[in-house]
Amino acid sequence: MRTIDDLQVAGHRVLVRSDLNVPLDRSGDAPRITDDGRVRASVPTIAALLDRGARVIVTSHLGRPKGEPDAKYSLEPVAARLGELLGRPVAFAGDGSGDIAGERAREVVGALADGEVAMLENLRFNPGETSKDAVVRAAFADALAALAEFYVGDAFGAVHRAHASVVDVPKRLPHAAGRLVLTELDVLRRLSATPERPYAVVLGGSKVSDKLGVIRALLPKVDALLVGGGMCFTFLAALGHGVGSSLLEAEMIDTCKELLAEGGERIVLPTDVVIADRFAADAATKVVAADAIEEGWLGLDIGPASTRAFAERLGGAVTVFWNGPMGVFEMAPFAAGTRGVAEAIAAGNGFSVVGGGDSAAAVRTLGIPDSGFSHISTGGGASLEYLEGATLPGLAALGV
Ligand SMILES: Nc1ncnc2c1ncn2[C@@H]1O[C@H](COP(=O)(O)OP(=O)(O)O)[C@@H](O)[C@H]1O
Ligand SMILES: O=C(OP(=O)(O)O)[C@H](O)COP(=O)(O)O
Repeated sequence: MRTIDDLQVAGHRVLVRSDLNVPLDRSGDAPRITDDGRVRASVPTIAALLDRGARVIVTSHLGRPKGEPDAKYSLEPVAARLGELLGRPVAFAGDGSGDIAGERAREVVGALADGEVAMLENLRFNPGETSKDAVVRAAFADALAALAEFYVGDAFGAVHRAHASVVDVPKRLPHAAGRLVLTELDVLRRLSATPERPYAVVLGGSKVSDKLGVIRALLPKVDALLVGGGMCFTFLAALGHGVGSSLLEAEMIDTCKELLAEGGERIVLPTDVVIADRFAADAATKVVAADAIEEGWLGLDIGPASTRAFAERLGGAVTVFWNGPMGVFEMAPFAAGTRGVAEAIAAGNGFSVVGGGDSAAAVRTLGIPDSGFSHISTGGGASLEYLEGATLPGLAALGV
């Protein structure tokens, strides 16, 4: 695998694929980045290239727009934040269209001098980025590759996605892995090789269908799998409980039944949940047993008894990996489960990794010091798939 130290970038255009998919608060007049961890984590690679006289073109996705422009998901505020962190202006190439690598991008990139940096608009505004059709992806990858002479893959959080900017562009340009990818791999190798036992994995969050699939491969490797967040309701449904209007992957109930049979006592589910009458910070709420969720109500956090039980299991673990908040921590009434789990992990003195854009944001916005964890990873799904032992397309594309 080549690193950026192997590329002669001075005076050349380098396209960097970062993961700048940050959480945004859109309740005010202008969108506000609530946690800039992924932008900060992307700086070392970009700064190193700029210091060597490269002309850097930063690219990323943000959220999940549907292959067309959607102002809500513009990277413009992220370009501004990156500029602050780099201490130099970032020329933003967005023009409100889905033509991410078109005329406007060529103009902005063409005007870069050595040591200057530009950012393209959200890659997912173009249907070619995520298309399953290789021909459609190839056309977009051709346009992106035409902007640069080198490619650097640094989007660790997206290396599990076989998307144009992650796998097709490096096929077209001399390429290397960025600093963030190398740092993340160092830590994950340690976790996946010989984790010291007991090894506990905590799963939550909302990307349920993505992550349920990983459990089967992970199960034989762990001593305890604690399931909270939006993930737990498909398991509760598999036990025959009603889950009201909570997040549910109905077509995965049978998979969850199989996993429960296979995992036995290693799979730990919440015994109580915080339910709300609507998805809002000022909703009516109550704590109920996990088998007593009422019709029309939705589970938005694990309950206090579950939080204590999870904390106890985590207290006995020597290695911990955590991905996915235990509840909708962005709203105060549903943050206690996530806080409890974060504090329990931080109180331990084993090897602990928390991964994922929102999980890392939760840890920081709840005020848990970074020092409570051995590593805070920028990748949730990416880390999980790595730990599962899967071949990650974005790493394979870089020769890892
Ligand atoms: N019970 C729940 N119902 C709906 N959303 C939830 C629930 N628990 C957690 N979430 C949401 O999950 C999101 C994070 O999920 P995910 O993207 O899978 O995590 P990460 O980014 O850490 O990998 C958060 O925005 C949080 O509000
Ligand atoms: O936020 C991300 O993943 P994560 O929530 O698993 O950490 C990455 O930016 C990938 O985004 P995606 O899951 O929309 O492809």
